Amino acid sequence: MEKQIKTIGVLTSGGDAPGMNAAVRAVVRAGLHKGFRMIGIQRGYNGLLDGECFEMNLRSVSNIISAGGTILYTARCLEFKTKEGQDKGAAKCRELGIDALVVIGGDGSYRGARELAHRGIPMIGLPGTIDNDIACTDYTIGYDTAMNTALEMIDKLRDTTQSHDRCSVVEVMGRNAGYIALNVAIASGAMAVLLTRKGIRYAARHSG
Ligand SMILES: Nc1ncnc2c1ncn2[C@@H]1O[C@H](COP(=O)(O)OP(=O)(O)O)[C@@H](O)[C@H]1O
Ligand SMILES: O=P(O)(O)OC[C@H]1O[C@](O)(COP(=O)(O)O)[C@@H](O)[C@@H]1O
Repeated sequence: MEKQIKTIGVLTSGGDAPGMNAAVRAVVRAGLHKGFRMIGIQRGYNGLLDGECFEMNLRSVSNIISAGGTILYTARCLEFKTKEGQDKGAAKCRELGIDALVVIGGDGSYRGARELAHRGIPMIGLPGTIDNDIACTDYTIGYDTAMNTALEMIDKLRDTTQSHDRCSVVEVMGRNAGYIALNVAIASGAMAVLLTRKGIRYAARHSG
């Protein structure tokens, strides 16, 4: 017989993204509304391995809906990329009484979530990344804000560039994903855009 889920953990992991706090708030309030006990885990998978967690109530997520960053903090965790780290993570969930886990993060965080799911922990992923590089979702949480932020900066830079009759080269976030670079280049009327190999593949798949 399947174990009944009573307690749900939530964590944010990887690169921070605008909207992560709104997602945490939604998860916590929806979970409490459905009668679950909600546990916040701090600093991504590091916090899970270290048992850095606390019980969350309705007030734990007050006034965070419009705040950037994440109240749960985020981090990258090398140990969790190892089999030992993943075994430890699943064991920690059981030790902490966490029956299921919601992970808010990007593609790397999703890969970590998949490993926990393989170890019998029910998982839900919420796509929280400015990179927009999660399969089967059109827009990830934070992507739109990241593009608008980049465009706002480029609009200001344009004043200086034009006044000095110069050309500016702008580097945007995205690491291996090319969505921000490509779409910001189009929206700002850039003369050229340079993408990583992976970025080119993404762009080719998603341009009309
Ligand atoms: N292949 C993997 N297997 C297990 N855990 C992973 C894997 N890739 C990443 N992770 C975990 O997810 C964390 C965040 O991944 P990262 O790629 O840095 O950020 P993002 O989630 O924003 O893509 C990593 O620090 C690591 O703990
Ligand atoms: O400051 P750092 O650690 O290099 O992270 C920057 C990277 O983090 C991200 O927000 C997320 O990237 P990952 O998915 O690889 O973690 C990228 O857009 C950005 O290039």
